[in-house]
Amino acid sequence: MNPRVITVTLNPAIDETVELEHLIPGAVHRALGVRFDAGGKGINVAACLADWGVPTAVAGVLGRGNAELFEALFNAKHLQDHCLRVPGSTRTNIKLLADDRGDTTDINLPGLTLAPDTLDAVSATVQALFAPQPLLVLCGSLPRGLADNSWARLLTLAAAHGVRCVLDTSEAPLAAALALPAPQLPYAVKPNRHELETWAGRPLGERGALLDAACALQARGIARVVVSLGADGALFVDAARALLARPPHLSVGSSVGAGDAMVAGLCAALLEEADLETSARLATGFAAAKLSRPGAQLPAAAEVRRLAATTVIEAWR
Ligand SMILES: Nc1ncnc2c1ncn2[C@@H]1O[C@H](COP(=O)(O)OP(=O)(O)OP(=O)(O)O)[C@@H](O)[C@H]1O
Ligand SMILES: O=P(O)(O)OC[C@@]1(O)O[C@H](CO)[C@@H](O)[C@@H]1O
Repeated sequence: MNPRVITVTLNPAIDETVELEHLIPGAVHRALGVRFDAGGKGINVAACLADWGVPTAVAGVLGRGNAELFEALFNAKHLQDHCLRVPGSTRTNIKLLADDRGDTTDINLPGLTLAPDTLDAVSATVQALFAPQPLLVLCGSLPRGLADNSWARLLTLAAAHGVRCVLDTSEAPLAAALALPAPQLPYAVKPNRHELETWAGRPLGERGALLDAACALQARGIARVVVSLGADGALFVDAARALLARPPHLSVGSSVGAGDAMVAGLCAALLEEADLETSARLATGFAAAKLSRPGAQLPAAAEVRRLAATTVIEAWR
C-alpha cells in the first residue's frame, strides 16, 4: 500500500529511560527501572500515526550496528522501512524520569557522523515515494557531517513535486529552513517555545510576543504554525485565527515524545483537511494520550478521541 505519510529522521536514537525517585545533581542514584525504546522524532511520529491506522513509511538513516530494536518496532507497527543503513551504531539518548518532578531530563548525544553524500541517498529514497503525493514529515536534529541546510534541501525537493511538508526541528537547521522563499516553506511547523525563541532571537514569555512570532511565520507563508508549551498546552495559528489548546488534566507517565505525538495528530488532521480547531483538538488529544505511556504509542482511538473532545480551546488573547 502506498504510504500516506513519510517521516524522515536523520538523527534517530534509542531512548534509554531511567526511572529515579528523585534527581539530585552530583548524587549517586539507585534507579527504579530502565527501558529502551527505538526513537528519534520522525520515528516517534510514524509510530503514533501507525497506531492511528495511517499507512506510514519511515525514511532517514539507521546505524547498521544496532538496527534490530528499530526493525522490531517497524514490524510491530507495520511501518514501511526505507531507512538507509549506515556504518556504526545509532546513538542512545538518556532520559531521566524523576518520580518527584513530573518532568524528564534529556541527555541527547550527538549521534553518528554521516558522509555528506548521505543526504543525496536519503533524498533519492524519499523522492521515489512521492507518487501518489504523501505528506512529508521532517523531524529532529541533524547529525554531524550533514549541513545545516539539509532539511531546507528536502523541503525544496518536496516543493518541486508539490508535496506538503511538516517540519519539527531546532536551532540552525530550523533557521535555514525558515529562511527559504515562501513557495518552499513547509505547510506546517511545530517549534516548542524554546525553539521559537532561539529562532526569533528574543524571549517570548509574553503572550503577545509569542503570538507575534508565530504570526510572523504564518505571514511568511506557513499555513499552520503550532507552538507547543508543555503542560500549558499549545498555540495554533492559521491565516484567520489563533487558538490556545489546553490538554485535559491527566497523570503524566513520560513526557518524552509528547511533541512528536502532537505532530502526528497534526498530520492526521491535515490528512482529513480539518479546520484549525479540529486540528488543535486532535493534535492535543494525541499528545495527551501519549503522556500516559512510555515510548511512542497511543492508546485505542476512542481514548484519543475522548481526550481530543475534552481539550479546552480558547481564542489566544
Ligand atoms: N506535563 C504535561 N501535562 C499536560 N500536557 C502536556 C505536558 N507535557 C506536554 N503536554 C502536551 O504535549 C504537547 C507537546 O509537549 P511539549 O511542548 O513538551 O513538546 P516538545 O517540547 O516538542 O517535546 P518533545 O521534544 O519531548 O517531544 C503540549 O503542547 C501539551 O499539549
Ligand atoms: O536530538 P533531537 O533529534 O532533537 O531529539 C531526539 C529525541 O529527544 O527526540 C525524541 C523525543 O521528541 C526522542 O525519541 C529522542 O531522543
